[in-house]
Amino acid sequence: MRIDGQPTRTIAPLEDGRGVRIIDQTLLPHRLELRVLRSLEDAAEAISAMRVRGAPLIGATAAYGVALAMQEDASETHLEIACARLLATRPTAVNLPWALERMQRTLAPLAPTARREAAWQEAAAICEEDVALNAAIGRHGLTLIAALHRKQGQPVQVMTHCNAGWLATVDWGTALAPVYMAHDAGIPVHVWVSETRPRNQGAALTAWELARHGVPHAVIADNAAGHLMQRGDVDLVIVGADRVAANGDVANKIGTYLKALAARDNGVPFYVAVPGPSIDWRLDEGRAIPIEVRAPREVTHVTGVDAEDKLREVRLTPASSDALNPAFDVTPARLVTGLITERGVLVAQKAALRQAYPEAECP
Ligand SMILES: CSC[C@@H](O)[C@@H](O)C(=O)COP(=O)(O)O
Repeated sequence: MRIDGQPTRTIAPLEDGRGVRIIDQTLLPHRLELRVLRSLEDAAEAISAMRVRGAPLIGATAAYGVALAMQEDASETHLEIACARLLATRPTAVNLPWALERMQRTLAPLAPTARREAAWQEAAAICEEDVALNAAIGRHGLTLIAALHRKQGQPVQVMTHCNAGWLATVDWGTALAPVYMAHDAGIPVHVWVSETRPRNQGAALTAWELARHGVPHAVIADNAAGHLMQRGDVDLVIVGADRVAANGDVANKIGTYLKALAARDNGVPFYVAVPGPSIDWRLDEGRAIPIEVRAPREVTHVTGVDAEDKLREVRLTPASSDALNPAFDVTPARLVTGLITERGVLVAQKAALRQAYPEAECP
């Protein structure tokens, strides 16, 4: 995507070959600041603190984290330490173990002297592939949006949740790739952006990137989603996924399940945009997916800018109240109209997934 006319990716190696540049997403939409990662620890911290987030970008950052680690020490022991450190950052997105296993498979058989260069190359390959997968998802999703537009002759009203856009991937996004392609093709689209409490990735990140690209949108409180669907104001829902089980159950940002329930009750199609690396072939069902529980402070406090444009954190709840903060939920496959993958729009069922990915190794 472009920032001020410049094609920009969310993560990129530095020209000096000794670091990686990211966008610090904890500061958006108020500040656009780039940050340089120079060590394994920098990469692990960036994932844990959610400076980078979104399943595909977590995987890409972890891959570069391994490359940074190999720069420090390319021994077999350090490779194992690096993968274990990065794996411990966030539990739900399967792209993290997927990327780490791929890096380990590539690097472990090599002599330590060859690992450094190979690690940078493999991390770059993971990023290139992510861009291609998301572009393919965009093309398949575009056909759904174009068909709706042909049928109704009105702007297509898309609802999304959290941020599964450009910022959540290396480029394009998953759920938003079809939206960008439709917009660029001149098909009128309007996006309902649910704010996504408690961290507000919808209000802060999705709204920011849609605005930068000039896509018409409006932010809604999470609780308004069912009401809009009931009124006929939503043509389709498209969300992303952190992990899809082999039977098509989908783990995504907390609140996704409630949107799927409301969509089913109102006959609104509910699609999940998902690249192959987000499918966990080892898990039969969604209830086995590990769900991250984050700090209560993300629920009890909120951050924004004041009238002087100063970043401020304020407390919302009584000081004595405890809070629980599960970061993801699982939407059963039966509520999913289709999985928009790079290989086409698939029925969320084991047989359809296996047919589309015959090479997948299932236990
Ligand atoms: C293409 S990103 C898909 C998901 O990772 C996204 O919808 C999501 O839930 C992100 O959660 P986050 O906690 O912000 O990393």
